[in-house]
Amino acid sequence: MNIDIVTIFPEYFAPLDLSLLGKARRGGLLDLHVHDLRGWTHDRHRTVDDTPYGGGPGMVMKPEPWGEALDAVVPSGTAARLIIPTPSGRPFTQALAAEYAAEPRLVFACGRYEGIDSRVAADAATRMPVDEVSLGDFVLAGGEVAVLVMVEAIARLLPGVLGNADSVADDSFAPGAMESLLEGPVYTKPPVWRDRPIPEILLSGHHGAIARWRRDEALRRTARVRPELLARLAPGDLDAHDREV
Ligand SMILES: CN1CCC[C@H](Cn2ccc3ccc(-c4n[nH]c(N)c4C#N)cc32)C1
Repeated sequence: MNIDIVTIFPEYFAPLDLSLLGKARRGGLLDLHVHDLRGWTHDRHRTVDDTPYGGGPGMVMKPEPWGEALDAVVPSGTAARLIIPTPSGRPFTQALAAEYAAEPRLVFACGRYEGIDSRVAADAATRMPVDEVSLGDFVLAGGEVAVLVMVEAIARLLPGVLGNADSVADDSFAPGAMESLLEGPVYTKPPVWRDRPIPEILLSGHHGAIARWRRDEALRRTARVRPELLARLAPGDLDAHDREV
């Protein structure tokens, strides 16, 4: 997969050289490039923003640098999906992360100030799919942190990036049986810590019983923390035992 990120704060993305993502980039699983939007300014002050038409607080990112940047990063005749983080976007979900992980090329546009002039998305949409996406109902100061989150959520789904492919299937919100359930508790050595033992079932070696216990714990935690997720389950997703948990 190819990912390009355009931002006025390239240094925000230094963490993408670390850990799993850094290893995926060095291993050739992920080709990721960060571009400084100011590289497409032409004035002495490298201006990327201006006052909003119609008045109002703050500044808006100018369309010209963005237009030139996206023309350079996605030349005509090449394909990419443009993702613009914004609090007014569609929710970013595990399902959307999986959809993006199947794309050959993603371009992320990181806005700042009050956002990017809306004509930029309209212009880009004439030659590539454009998604305006939100991480959730809260307000960040810009798109960079949102892109870090999305890139990690997407890249960990790429074949070979995670050490143990099984762990993706067990994710909360992963497609399939666990799709709408939260993960249950996890434990490791020592077997007793500060007088707290681990659940005995996990030492039993009975894999079927352990799987059942884990699903029960996932159902209990989901009912306690996110009951609305249970409402998303199809009637066939819960067996008779599930309904008794
Ligand atoms: C007061 N104004 C309101 C509009 C947005 C301004 C800051 N900003 C500029 C660019 C930008 C990009 C994303 C986000 C953002 N915030 N919350 C989320 N879930 C996001 C996501 N994805 C925020 C952003 C602040």
